[in-house]
Amino acid sequence: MVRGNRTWDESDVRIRPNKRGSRPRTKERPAHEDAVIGRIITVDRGRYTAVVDEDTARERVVVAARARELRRSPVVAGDFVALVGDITGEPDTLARLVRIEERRTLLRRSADDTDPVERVVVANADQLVIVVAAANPEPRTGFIDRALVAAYDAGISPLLCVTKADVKDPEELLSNYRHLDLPVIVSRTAGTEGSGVDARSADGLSARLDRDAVAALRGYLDGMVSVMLGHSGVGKSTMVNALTGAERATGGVNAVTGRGRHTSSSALALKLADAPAGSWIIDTPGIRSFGLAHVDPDRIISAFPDLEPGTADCERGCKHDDHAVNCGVDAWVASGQAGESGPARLASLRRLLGTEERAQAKELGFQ
Ligand SMILES: Nc1nc2c(ncn2[C@@H]2O[C@H](COP(=O)(O)OP(=O)(O)OP(=O)(O)O)[C@@H](O)[C@H]2O)c(=O)[nH]1
Ligand SMILES: [Zn+2]
Repeated sequence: MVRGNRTWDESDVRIRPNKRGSRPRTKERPAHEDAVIGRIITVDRGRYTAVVDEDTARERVVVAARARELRRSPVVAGDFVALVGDITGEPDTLARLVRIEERRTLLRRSADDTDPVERVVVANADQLVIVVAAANPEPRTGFIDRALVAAYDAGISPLLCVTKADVKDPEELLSNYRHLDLPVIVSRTAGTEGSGVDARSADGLSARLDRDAVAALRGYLDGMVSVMLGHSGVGKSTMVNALTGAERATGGVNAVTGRGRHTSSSALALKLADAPAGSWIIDTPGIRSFGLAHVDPDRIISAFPDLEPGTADCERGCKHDDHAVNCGVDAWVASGQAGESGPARLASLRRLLGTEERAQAKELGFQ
């Protein structure tokens, strides 16, 4: 095997990897032309686990450390990276991660709305599955709305998955989203033994999820990279296990990474069971807050397509926030065109739009 000893170079051409993550072909050879491209499945204490030669007989998992030049660049689950050095994937070997390939999408958040530090959640996701429980923990529309803003901003399609419908009827929660073009999946534990899929969660407890509910979410995932996002305890891992059949996987990535060893403290990408190549689901650790400091306030309104038509009647430069005078959105909601949930949705929009104000106040030392 040829070893890459050339250093990484800023002028490296960035090539969009193809779905299978195979080596890019181009006339302008980047540095490290012997590199292989891998898909990052998890990151843990400076160790980057990638799958290479995906969906071929040589598919394997390679653990790598970041080259010094990349020390400041975040590398996250879903990233495609160039790997050199020992890429055999044998036990106790360590490859070198020398380049991050161009990202199709990037899901970001900040700790809160005033925190300028951007945290990269996952790369190259096609879909964001926003997971909330009907109860225990209580669902928060604010979280859903924030996740929707982040998804639209990143160019990722959102889906809403409500778990634990066996505990509480989610109807009231869902009424807020009926006017959106947002796919909704309602999940619950199985009523009878035969109608369930056994799914263990990270806490070791087992839930039997309703087979139809799992199938309903499964129906959206073919050929896509989907990321599960939600507060701790809503049932993300349970659903992911039901979808990936962690126990059933043989030889592939799931068996190698060993779902059981994975702590829920970092994101983990898993191949979907019985699915076309390129179908992945990324489980993320439960998050407490989803700050939107990185999103331009002017773009927040586009995450509210049920309210946005009202802006046609706004005065130029209207910010549609609490201070807006003659904001068209008020009239739109008052006329009932945003449906019964209009007032609640407008309140949610205004809470998000108020965050800029909060950021300024913080800067000025008022908070
Ligand atoms: N009643 C009921 N319990 C569920 C359902 N789905 C998951 N659970 C239970 O909820 C608890 C939390 O599930 P997890 O899958 O660990 O939640 P998580 O979202 O992955 O949590 P973090 O890893 O902390 O982010 C477990 O005890 C599950 O068995 C459901 O539909 N109904
Ligand atoms: Zn307005």
